[in-house]
Amino acid sequence: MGRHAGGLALEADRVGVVRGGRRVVDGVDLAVPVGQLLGVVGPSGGGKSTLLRAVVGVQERVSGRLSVLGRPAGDPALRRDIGYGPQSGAVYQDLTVRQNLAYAAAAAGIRRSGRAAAVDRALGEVDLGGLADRLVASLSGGQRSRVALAAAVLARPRLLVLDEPTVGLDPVLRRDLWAFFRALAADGTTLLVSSHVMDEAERCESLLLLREGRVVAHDTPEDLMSRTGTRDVGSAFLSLVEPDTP
Ligand SMILES: Nc1ncnc2c1ncn2[C@@H]1O[C@H](COP(=O)(O)OP(=O)(O)OP(=O)(O)O)[C@@H](O)[C@H]1O
Repeated sequence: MGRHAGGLALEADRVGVVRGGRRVVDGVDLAVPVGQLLGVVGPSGGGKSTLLRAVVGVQERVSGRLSVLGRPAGDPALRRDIGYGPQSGAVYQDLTVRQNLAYAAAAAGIRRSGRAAAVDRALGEVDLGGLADRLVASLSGGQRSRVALAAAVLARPRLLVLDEPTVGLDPVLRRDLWAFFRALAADGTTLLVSSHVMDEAERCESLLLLREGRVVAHDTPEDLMSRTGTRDVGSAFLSLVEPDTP
């Protein structure tokens, strides 16, 4: 059930983005209900990161109507309602993991008295408890991306926008993180999660397939498979993105 009018966390109406003089997102229509875990998939360069950036409100030259939690994307009032984990992971190299998260907790408006508990919870959720006092500069790429993920989820935003949060992680961690994303969705958080890994995508309630900036499909994994006559999402994906034969 929606927690706000209409029950939609996200509504896109003919959304387009021009980058480097090219239209890299084009005519995207989308409706995402509150509490949905939406996987955003598609070939490299298809516009996934750009669309996520538009939702977060950090992308320039967005056209069309894009409404996030009932407000126009980029509205300053949304800042604390959205957790964003960008692809490059925005964390400070010269701070420890815990210092980074304490900073993120303060920036997210968590009261001083609640910050340590929120940081500890997030450390456990991304399985970084053992590295809390290490400098981020000394971590592996996968560990660093988990610091960014912990920073995004820490304040329990209503909308989580995660750009390839599981890149560089082993299968066990990936499985655990997807279980965590599903648990957040079950609690009413809306999640947009981009991924290249198709067996991960299969775990989403709904998938958005983008190619060359356009929506190729927006469906449940089951419907995608039955529509394409395939048995796994990877094959469905291939049959949908393969260029049409003339
Ligand atoms: N800063 C930029 N300036 C100009 N064009 C850009 C910029 N960043 C991305 N693009 C272009 O925009 C298009 C969409 O890129 P985007 O990063 O959104 O794709 P993606 O689906 O997230 O790709 P990937 O899976 O490789 O991360 C691509 O053609 C890319 O070359």
